[in-house]
Amino acid sequence: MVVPIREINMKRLRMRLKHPFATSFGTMEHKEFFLLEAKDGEGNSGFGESAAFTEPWYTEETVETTRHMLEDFLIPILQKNQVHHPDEVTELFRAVRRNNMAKAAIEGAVWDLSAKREGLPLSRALGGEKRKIDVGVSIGIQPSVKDTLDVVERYLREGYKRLKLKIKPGWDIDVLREVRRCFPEAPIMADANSAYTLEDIDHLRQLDDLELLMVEQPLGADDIIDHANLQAAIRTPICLDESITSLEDATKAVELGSCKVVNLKISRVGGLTEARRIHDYCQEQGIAVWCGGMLEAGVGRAHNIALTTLPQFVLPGDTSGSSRYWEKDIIQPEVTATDGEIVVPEQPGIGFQLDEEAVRSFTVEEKTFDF
Ligand SMILES: O=C(O)CCC(=O)C1=CC=C[C@@H](O)[C@@H]1C(=O)O
Ligand SMILES: [Mg+2]
Repeated sequence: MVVPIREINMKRLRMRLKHPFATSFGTMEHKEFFLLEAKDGEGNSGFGESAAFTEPWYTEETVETTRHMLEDFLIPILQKNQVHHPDEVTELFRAVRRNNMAKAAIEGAVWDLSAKREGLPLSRALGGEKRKIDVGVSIGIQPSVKDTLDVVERYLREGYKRLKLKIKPGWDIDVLREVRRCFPEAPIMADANSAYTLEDIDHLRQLDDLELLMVEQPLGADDIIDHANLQAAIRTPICLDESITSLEDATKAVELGSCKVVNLKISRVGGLTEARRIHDYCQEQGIAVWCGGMLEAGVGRAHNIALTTLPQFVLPGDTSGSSRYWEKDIIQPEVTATDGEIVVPEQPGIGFQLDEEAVRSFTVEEKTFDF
């Protein structure tokens, strides 16, 4: 059966974050992204959301490279080829190297459209069975240790099941030690976004006293060799984020012993199909997986919820409620987390409606591609 695409609409949105998000690279105050809508001409629309930031600090992609890839390469590939199942999109896109975030944005729209045409929730179309998912929060670098403790206390009170604290040289062991002292049982972890090198090995060894769930991406963004050396030297499990962009990367990292946990982001690996393949491989290997966030608006958040229903997502993801990020989200109802859990929608596709008025208010550019 063909997934007939008759039109793709591409809107560029700009939304202000409720709270600036600070990492080892800088502070984000806005999120700019593309909302992709794939229409079948029979009244169904599938939605996808791009993840790349305006600057290339997390990966090499940006909002502008996403636009270039979508307009000039990826959408034209879909205009020229029929798709029978969303998995085929990944194969068609192999003609374009990397640019995973641009690929994932449109692949997600095709997955949503296909699930809606089958009358299935996206979670079921992917093979997921969970009715509720566990979620945590990612906490940016705060102005002070006191602020950090206040934020940690608030999120623990709200019931979030995993707290990720951003670290960087000069803002790491001492802060984490203070958090651990005040909250001896809290499920905390740290994310360094590649801020260290193997020269810091003695410094990083101190993490082992802090009973962290894991430390995320301490070393180079495309490294798996140094991470294997570091993992052999520390007890704290290493979780890889930036380094894993494909099933092949995941296989090599696991075989080398570079990590014990994988942060799986749909956008970073080029879409839901590749994310599911990595999930299945990690399940076979007994590697714990959780779903990372990219400060998504509602559509991206809905995709994350659907993926997290797969069984090897054994650790809480970053997918906290919409209101943590936005005064107003672009979906109805907004995503809500209660006691660290999100109920998985049962309606076909992503299971949320677009809030047309909100979308309109955040749209700064729009383009339509006919098929
Ligand atoms: O979506 C969220 O809640 C934030 C997730 C988050 O921690 C990150 C998103 C994007 C880049 C990074 O700063 C960081 C990460 O590396 O996982
Ligand atoms: Mg990370």
